[in-house]
Amino acid sequence: MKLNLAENLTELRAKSPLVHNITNFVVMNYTANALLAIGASPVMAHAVEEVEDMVAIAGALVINIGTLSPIWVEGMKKAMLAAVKFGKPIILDPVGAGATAYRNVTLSELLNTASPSLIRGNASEILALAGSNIQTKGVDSTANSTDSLQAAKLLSEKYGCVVSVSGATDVIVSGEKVAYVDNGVSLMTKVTGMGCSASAIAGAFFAIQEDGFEAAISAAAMMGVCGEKAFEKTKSPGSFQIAFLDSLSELSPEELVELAVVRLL
Ligand SMILES: Nc1ncnc2c1ncn2[C@@H]1O[C@H](COP(=O)(O)OP(=O)(O)OP(=O)(O)O)[C@@H](O)[C@H]1O
Ligand SMILES: Cc1ncsc1CCO
Ligand SMILES: [Mg+2]
Repeated sequence: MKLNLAENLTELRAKSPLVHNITNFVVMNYTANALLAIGASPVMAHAVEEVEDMVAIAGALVINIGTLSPIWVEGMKKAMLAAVKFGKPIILDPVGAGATAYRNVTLSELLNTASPSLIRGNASEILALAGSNIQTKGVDSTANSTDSLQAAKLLSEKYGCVVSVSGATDVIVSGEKVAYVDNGVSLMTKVTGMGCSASAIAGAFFAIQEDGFEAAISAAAMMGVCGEKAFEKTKSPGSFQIAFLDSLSELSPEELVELAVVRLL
């Protein structure tokens, strides 16, 4: 399989897709800035009254349950149904799956509403979604991404979607296909919203690349490489957060190809 990482990033910046996010209070601002920095166009909209209209004009819908409550869940379901109606890709970030019963129940309701194109979470979240009895530490993972390969395969099969598990190695599964992305730095776990940004950026790639496996790999590689570039500038979490945004905007398609470490199994 040939990966078109450079072409995908070039096309993303040329098309600047509108990415509709129903996301959490913690990361809303940072995620919008990450989407702008990479060259996409973000909008955050969760009101039941408008989600359908917003999905209609967006290139992708990103659902993130980070700070969920019943009225938001209603908006998420309505938006997901609209995405099916209009043929828009849905990205689901199951933030905190395995931490509380409410999150687990809500996720099963959302997954019964519509199948996403991509589920992107950390290892604990993916294991919990696949039914393993794991306790997620709030929103932080207590497991290794590579240990969740079977869980990712199970979810990919069950929902007919791509599954991307973040961690030291990002694991991307689409049916029988598996890719490992070895980029990134551990400082990324010390800044909130890096995973949420990974999901939002995946939304931007899904909006311009029909092949979901390739879109998910492109997003994971972009995140990891930009993390490494930011780490060259600073080793402290506060300034890293800013440096990461700068890297998203500065990284050239050629650098992405040169620095991405992708293993196709
Ligand atoms: N130990 C690590 N080494 C290198 N990169 C990492 C490591 N852990 C995570 N990453 C990278 O950090 C990004 C976020 O992944 P992470 O697993 O922390 O998401 P998350 O737990 O969903 O984050 P959050 O919920 O805070 O948004 C990904 O791009 C991932 O590749
Ligand atoms: C810290 C936190 N709590 C709920 S959502 C969120 C952002 C990272 O997932
Ligand atoms: Mg997360």
